[in-house]
Amino acid sequence: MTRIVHLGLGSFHRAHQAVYTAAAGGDWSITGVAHRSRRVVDALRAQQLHYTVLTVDGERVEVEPVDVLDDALVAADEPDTVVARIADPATTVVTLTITEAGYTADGAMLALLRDGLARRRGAPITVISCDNLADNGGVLRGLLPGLDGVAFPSTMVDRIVPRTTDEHVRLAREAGFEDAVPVPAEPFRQWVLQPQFASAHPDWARAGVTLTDDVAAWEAVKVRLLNGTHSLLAYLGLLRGHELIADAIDDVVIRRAADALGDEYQATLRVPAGLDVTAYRAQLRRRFGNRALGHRTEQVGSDGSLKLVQRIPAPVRWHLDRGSVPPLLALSVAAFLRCRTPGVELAGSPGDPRAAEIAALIGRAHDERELARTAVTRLFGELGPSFADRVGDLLRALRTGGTDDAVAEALGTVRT
Ligand SMILES: NC(=O)c1ccc[n+]([C@@H]2O[C@H](COP(=O)([O-])OP(=O)(O)OC[C@H]3O[C@@H](n4cnc5c(N)ncnc54)[C@H](O)[C@@H]3O)[C@@H](O)[C@H]2O)c1
Ligand SMILES: O=P(O)(O)OC[C@@H](O)[C@@H](O)[C@H](O)[C@H](O)CO
Repeated sequence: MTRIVHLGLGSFHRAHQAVYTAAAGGDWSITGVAHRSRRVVDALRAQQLHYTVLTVDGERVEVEPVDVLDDALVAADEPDTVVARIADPATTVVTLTITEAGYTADGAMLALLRDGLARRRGAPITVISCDNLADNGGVLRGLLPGLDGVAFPSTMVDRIVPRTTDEHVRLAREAGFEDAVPVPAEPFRQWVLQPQFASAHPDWARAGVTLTDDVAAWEAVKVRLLNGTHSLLAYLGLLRGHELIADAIDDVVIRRAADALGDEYQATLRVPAGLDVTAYRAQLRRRFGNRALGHRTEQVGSDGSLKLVQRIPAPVRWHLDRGSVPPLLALSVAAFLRCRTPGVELAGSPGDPRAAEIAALIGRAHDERELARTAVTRLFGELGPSFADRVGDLLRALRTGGTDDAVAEALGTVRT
């Protein structure tokens, strides 16, 4: 048996890397490790580690069992077992989906990973970040310096996987599966992986994974056009009373803004060989519109201070370097700040680790331009006054005229 240890046993891993690994064949199994919560781990143990993936395509739902886990652990409760499992010579791959919040030098999961890797004493292993971070392999390598025998390939991962609801449990039961933790997912899935392996790994190419050294181009396309647009849909959606991403993309005001934001992002991209970006964007609109999937604006809009830093500053700098201030990128930031403003009515309650700090900035500022200059620098580093002032002006429009006015103002300034 050859083993993968996966850190971050949430929904996404179970509908993405686990599905690809099962499809790759061979003698591979996965030990899944959750951070603190016992909920998924206890449920999986109670059902012998089997679970189902519900592929939701409009009104069609396909239920498939997945049987690839060999154990499920909670890092906070069983840290020594996690370290031993990473150190075990039978483990040759570690994958991670620990959310943007997990990538700090003092992060608990990374500390266990560091200990486990150190105990291998140079025995080769491949460690693969599958989080939505630019240059995720490079970021992880930077946080785990000085280790011998470890490869950190970069990846682009894609499949829209919302939170599980009681309705998904019911649908699994209807199909004959008693599963307390089924995972809903869209039909689309993609994994682009840099073929830098130090060790044995599943034949993922056989399962449809694209192996290429040009992950950076794919990753920028996905993080900007999909995740960046998702953020705007979430914040404008929350402000306009939409609980679902599908309702947000169906709202003509938001859709116009999302399309124009797509143009701003597209201009910044180096399109990878083989990608038709027009078709990709059309497909994205359909994916966002998958209403039965039930993807919530609240989920996509949570942790914005951690997510937007992956989606905003690099493309903003691209535009500023060419002499233009991108209004829809500015609107994305303004809508985020408006959602964090105490007292503003929203169609959900997206959390954020910096909520208190941002609310304090909002409370102290005399006007929107002052707020935007401070907030933009705190969130993204120095981007210069022209972008921050555009954010401030759109934030004022959001307060005085609402989302209709703010979108009109941003669209009115789009360069054609
Ligand atoms: N859900 C999607 O559609 C999707 C798609 C592509 C990529 N991803 C990536 O996967 C990540 C997880 O998504 P999910 O849907 O599985 O979420 P989830 O909430 O179901 O699971 C999150 C997992 O991360 C762990 N975690 C949370 N905070 C952590 C921290 N500070 N340190 C270490 N571990 C922590 C949790 O224990 C849990 O196992 C996303 O943040 C994103 O980077 C998700
Ligand atoms: O996963 P996050 O929290 O980084 O971002 C929220 C969504 O944009 C994201 O989960 C997408 O659904 C996903 O990246 C699609 O592959």
